[in-house]
Amino acid sequence: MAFRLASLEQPITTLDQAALYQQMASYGAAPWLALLPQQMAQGLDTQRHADLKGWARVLHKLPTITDAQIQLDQETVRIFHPDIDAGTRAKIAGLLKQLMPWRKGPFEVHQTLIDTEWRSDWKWQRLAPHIQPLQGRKVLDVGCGNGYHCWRMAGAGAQWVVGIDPSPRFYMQFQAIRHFIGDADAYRVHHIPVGLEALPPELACFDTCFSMGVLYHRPSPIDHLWQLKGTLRPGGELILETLVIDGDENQVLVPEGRYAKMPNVWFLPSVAALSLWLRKCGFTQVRCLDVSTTSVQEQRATEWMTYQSLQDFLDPADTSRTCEGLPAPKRAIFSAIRAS
Ligand SMILES: Nc1ncnc2c1ncn2[C@@H]1O[C@H](C[S@+](CC[C@H]([NH3+])C(=O)[O-])CC(=O)[O-])[C@@H](O)[C@H]1O
Repeated sequence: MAFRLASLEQPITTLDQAALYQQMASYGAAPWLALLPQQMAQGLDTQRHADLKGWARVLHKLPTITDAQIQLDQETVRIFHPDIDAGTRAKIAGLLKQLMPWRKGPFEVHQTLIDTEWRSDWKWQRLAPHIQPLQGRKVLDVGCGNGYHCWRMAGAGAQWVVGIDPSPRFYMQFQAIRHFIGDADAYRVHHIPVGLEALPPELACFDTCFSMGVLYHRPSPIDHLWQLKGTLRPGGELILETLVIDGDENQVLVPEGRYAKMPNVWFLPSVAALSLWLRKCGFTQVRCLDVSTTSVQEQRATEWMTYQSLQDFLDPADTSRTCEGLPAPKRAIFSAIRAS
């Protein structure tokens, strides 16, 4: 059964949704299942997202290549078949370019390297050694973008990975990669085009929940922490990554205007402040796993993302400041356990 959206001439995805339905029912997410058809229809509404029809046409043109080798446990998510001819390679590269900008990766699809704006593998490297092993776990990735980290979670042995992100472009990029990955791995990795706020409260069914790069976009960060907690079973692990500032537990930056040219940035706490927020929201064993200043090697414009990037967001005379004169982007990763 594929979702058929009335406004599109063909189903937007070849994904067999029966697997997702069945998994949601048997993995304790039945309350979400009830909302899913409406969420998909809204998230992929061509009236609201005019580009969707064009992206859907791109997806339908992607060639089907069976028996590819899939590599999900290395820095580049790689799909490879030894017998791809030059014409097919060029066709794939041209179609994937039509889904630009590609922000999260890297991916390699039949010898086309999608050199994305972010080296998302660096973030993964920073957290992977410190988290509870994902083997056999049910995982939610909130704000998953195009799903790069979802594939890495599957590569680390997760039983079930659900990524959510309200951006329809990233949903379509996910579907393009999924198309080439094929069914064997893809049946346990899903992308749903919604924000966290749309999930039923207290699902309490995930063993691990990731929220990376989302908290600072939320006008109400404590609500975000409550909502993340509600997705986890008691004892489940939250991995939270966000922008932070230096300072003590009462230090929080609320940029009045833009931050690094982003208009939608709300709260940048210190590590101590965010640790306190997590404890206050009912998490225990709160640990800061890493603090890193983002470099222009990690976030940069490429052939696959040709707009401005970090270098353009910093003060050229003092790269410890953003162009607005605020502290330059520094990101921290936390682990916290849902107490009860
Ligand atoms: N309320 C929301 N609910 C869910 N997703 C949201 C919401 N609001 C925004 N997003 C989504 O959160 C993502 C944030 S990017 C991090 C990607 C990945 N996690 C990464 O860590 O590289 C930020 C960054 O560049 O770091 C975007 O894809 C938004 O559409």
